[in-house]
Amino acid sequence: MTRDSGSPPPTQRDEPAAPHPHPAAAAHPGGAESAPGERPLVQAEGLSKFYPVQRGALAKPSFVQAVVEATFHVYRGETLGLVGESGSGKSTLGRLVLRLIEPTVGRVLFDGHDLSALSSRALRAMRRRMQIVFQDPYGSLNPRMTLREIVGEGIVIHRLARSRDEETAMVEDALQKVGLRPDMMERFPHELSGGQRQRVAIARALAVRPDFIVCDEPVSALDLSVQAQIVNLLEELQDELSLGLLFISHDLRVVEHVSHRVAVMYLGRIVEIGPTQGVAGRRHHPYTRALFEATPSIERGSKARRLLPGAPGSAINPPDGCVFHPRCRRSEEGKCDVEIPPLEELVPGSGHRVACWYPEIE
Ligand SMILES: Nc1ncnc2c1ncn2[C@@H]1O[C@H](COP(=O)(O)OP(=O)(O)OP(=O)(O)O)[C@@H](O)[C@H]1O
Repeated sequence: MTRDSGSPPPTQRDEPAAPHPHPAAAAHPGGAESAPGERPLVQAEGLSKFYPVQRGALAKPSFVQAVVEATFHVYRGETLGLVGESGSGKSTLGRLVLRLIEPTVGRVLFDGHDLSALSSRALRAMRRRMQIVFQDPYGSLNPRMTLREIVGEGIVIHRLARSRDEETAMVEDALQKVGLRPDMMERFPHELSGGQRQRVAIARALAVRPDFIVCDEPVSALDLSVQAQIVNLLEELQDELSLGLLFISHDLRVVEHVSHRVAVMYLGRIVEIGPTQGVAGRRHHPYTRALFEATPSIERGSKARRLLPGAPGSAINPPDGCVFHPRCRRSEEGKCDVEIPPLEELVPGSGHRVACWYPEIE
């Protein structure tokens, strides 16, 4: 089952200059701030990140092409799922969007503001509105801090409370929102279960009242039953607070369940993006198709049919042409190994874009 993606944006590109209908509006009827015509909360434009690598003193410097020309948007109240194999660039892209790392090329507009053009003071203020929840609730929480300190830290840094009492009330409120009792405030992370710890990580993000959260594999380290609880919690919070979410996961089933739209990454590039039902249902890109076919679906009751053939290429020396062509069953010599396919809509106005010379249609 997928979340309703509502009306797809009518424009060809994913980074509209003009406002267009909010794709999450239909999924959140009556949801706060989901007015049609609203501009995207987050717009990533041509983001690339190349890391220099030196393989020997005399060798020419080369680059890991972690993310290449990623363009997408996220609305308030909307979840964009980001899937792909390990090393495809998902985490790097999540960090680029938050400007936790600097892009080599490209820019991010947050609520219309170019993050690279902000003063450090303005960027600090903007940072409150953009949070991240990491995969590992063990590693991401300071074991020497109590829940009050962990959840209250951002409130103090951003001076959101006028008194200690108000700070306490805000911590309590954040804990309650994630289903934890306020009387747990003086506990330490090691006294909690994995699921409770991840709730604390979410409470920490929520405490500063953000508009947008990057969830980087937020449930991958948790047991299946706890995964469902955390996913449901994120959905409830999103509905209540109209949060924009970038939900990064290698687990297609989770992404299919939580996302209004999905972006598929391969070797640093977005190769398919669109409403979840379109991407998961039609699977136009041969990589998307292979990825779904390699994933068992609980709802469809299927078993994994086959593994994705071949190994992912190197991000240091990616293949010419389409980066997926060496593994692709539809690859044509002289075309796919030479020319990079643009990310384009097959059906104009569908909001579903594919980077493939010979997309799967049936
Ligand atoms: N600081 C860095 N220096 C050099 N290369 C890096 C750095 N960070 C990431 N990379 C490389 O960039 C590519 C993308 O990595 P990234 O962690 O973004 O992928 P991912 O899809 O999130 O993978 P995973 O699911 O395993 O976390 C990989 O080839 C990785 O080795």
